Amino acid sequence: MTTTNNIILEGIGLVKHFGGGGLLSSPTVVRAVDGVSLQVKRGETFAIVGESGCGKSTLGRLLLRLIEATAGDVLYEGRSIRALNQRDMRRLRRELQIIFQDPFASLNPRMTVRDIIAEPIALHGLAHGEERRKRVDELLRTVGLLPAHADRYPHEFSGGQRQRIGIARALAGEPKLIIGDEPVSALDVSIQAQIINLLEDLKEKFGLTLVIVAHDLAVIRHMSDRIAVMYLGEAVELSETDDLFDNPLHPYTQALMTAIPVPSPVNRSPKPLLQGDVPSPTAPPPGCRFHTRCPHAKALCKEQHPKLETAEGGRKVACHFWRDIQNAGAGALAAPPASPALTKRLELYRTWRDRQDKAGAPGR
Ligand SMILES: Nc1ncnc2c1ncn2[C@@H]1O[C@H](COP(=O)(O)OP(=O)(O)OP(=O)(O)O)[C@@H](O)[C@H]1O
Repeated sequence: MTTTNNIILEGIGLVKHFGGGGLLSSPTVVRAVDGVSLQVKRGETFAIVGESGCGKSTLGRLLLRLIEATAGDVLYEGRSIRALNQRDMRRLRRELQIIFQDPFASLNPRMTVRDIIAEPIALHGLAHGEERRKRVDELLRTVGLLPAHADRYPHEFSGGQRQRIGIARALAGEPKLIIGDEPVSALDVSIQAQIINLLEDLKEKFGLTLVIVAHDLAVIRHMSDRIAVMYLGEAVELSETDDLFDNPLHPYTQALMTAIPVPSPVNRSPKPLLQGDVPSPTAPPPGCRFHTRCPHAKALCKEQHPKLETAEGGRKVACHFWRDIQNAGAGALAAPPASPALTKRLELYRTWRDRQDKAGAPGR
């Protein structure tokens, strides 16, 4: 158990297997999350990234106990939330909020925006009557909407505005931590940056902790302090964001980096470097789960599951050969096999990254 009070949320050996319960249920077990441990520091933005189907959303839901874990525990401010009864859990929900990818699906279409935002205020008894009305108006202004629009319904708003409504509702309970489950991936690129900026502003203003689940590394590059990279239900790398982007240690992280869509006049249809799909979580490969797609895989990788080991600067990586890959130098990302397309993409990626750094722009 962690005693350091700068850790607000901690997942310990979290496992979530779907199905395969008893004789009458399906014998197939989906190993959505398989032994993930992580710590989220108070006031930081922590990102969970990986391809679709890697278990990011399931992990996010486990951290808020929106679903029950098969094994493992979650500590919030040092206390196990799995042990809480329904009443205490409901109280805690106020402090732990979630915003979803598709704001339309998560907003009741038959409720006005005022009622949607007022609901958590009423539920937790935070304000009544005129005071509640004023709180809703204030929350709308906080997320960049007009109080005059409070009597409209969700369908009368654009995607970006609906996400702002979802954020206002999440803020209504005066949370300490918000999990954003792909909060911008359903939005146009231009709107994505606005929502990212809004989340960053709110984080500062209210001293929030953010956990962002995203498949797109470009989106979280400028907003996260630390990143957990997930592959097939496991955390394969945990690192400060800058270290991860400057020097990704795990071959999966390296492959994800080069899959970032880089706008370029000379390379309009970049070849994906991550060949094939993520294997099924019902039958994950033995040994290292990434070995079937890893350009560096050796015999050991097929046989032995790599432990998450601590690297320089407290980073963590689960790869038998990460040191060898690092020692092979800068060319390691492109080899083997040395591919001119990959080298070109890495060059483009680095140019784009430097340009982004200079501009200080969020997202891509
Ligand atoms: N309720 C469920 N029942 C059965 N399988 C599930 C359930 N929820 C998720 N899964 C499976 O668990 C695996 C991980 O899903 P999850 O949604 O957590 O991944 P993800 O990385 O968030 O991907 P995406 O970005 O596509 O949502 C997937 O194979 C998914 O089909």
